[in-house]
Amino acid sequence: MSTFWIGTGWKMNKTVAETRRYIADLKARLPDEAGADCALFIIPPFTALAAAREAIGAAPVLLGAQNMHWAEAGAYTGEISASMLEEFRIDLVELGHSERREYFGETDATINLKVKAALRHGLRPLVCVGDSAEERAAGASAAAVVRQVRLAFAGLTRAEIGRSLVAYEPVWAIGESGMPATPDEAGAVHVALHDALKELGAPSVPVLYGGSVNLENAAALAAEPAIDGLFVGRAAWSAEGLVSLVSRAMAARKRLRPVPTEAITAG
Ligand SMILES: O=C(CO)[C@H](O)COP(=O)(O)O
Repeated sequence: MSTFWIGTGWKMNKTVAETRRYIADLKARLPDEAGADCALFIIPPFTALAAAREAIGAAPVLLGAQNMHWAEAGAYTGEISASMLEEFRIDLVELGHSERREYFGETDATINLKVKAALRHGLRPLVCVGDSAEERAAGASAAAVVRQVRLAFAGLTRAEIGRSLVAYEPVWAIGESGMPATPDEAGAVHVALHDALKELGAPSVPVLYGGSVNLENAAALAAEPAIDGLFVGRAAWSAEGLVSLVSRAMAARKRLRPVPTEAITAG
């Protein structure tokens, strides 16, 4: 079974103390699949990265950051560089979330600079792409996100793109007012993203789905063969929530496993 990715971005939530409690709780409930069939990750705010790294210890939980600047250093008040993130030995960095595009003026061009800087520093970019409600209504979802992926990876080699992750997060599906994509709808966009990544020479880049993932829809989304992981917000902001999602998603994923020929012939 290929690795299935399940993780949570905490957005602007959780103090250092809350982070320590979450990780202690997560370690106490750690599912057997974590680290083996399932790459489990958490993305706390910058202020909690040091505490998170210490609290995770040797547990099979990957650590990510929510953003970074593309420059090595300089007069960029309030920004965080890749070298600063390296100090926390983070495993991945989330780039291009639609909230950053909408509220902080991120563009495909600046996301491309960030992806390049992350890879220069050996950080795995988790590139978020998403279609708007208008693009969805016009039947242009796949075209919109394929364009974003092409621009995010412009100028990169196949090998560099191959070290990345992509998250499909429909803008209309995210947050309190969002409506989750149906597994069919998400699956079709994931197929288009996989095709685009194949054309870019990086067919094995995992494509995760995010946007109102919850306990009711996690299994059906995970059962879509083109969905390689779930990127969860609210439903995983408790360790119990994250672990419950892992168990539902992984059970669904295991049912996808092809039946070995010996089992069929043995009757
Ligand atoms: O970033 C997200 C996952 O961390 C995403 O925005 C989904 O949030 P949710 O709708 O609260 O699951």
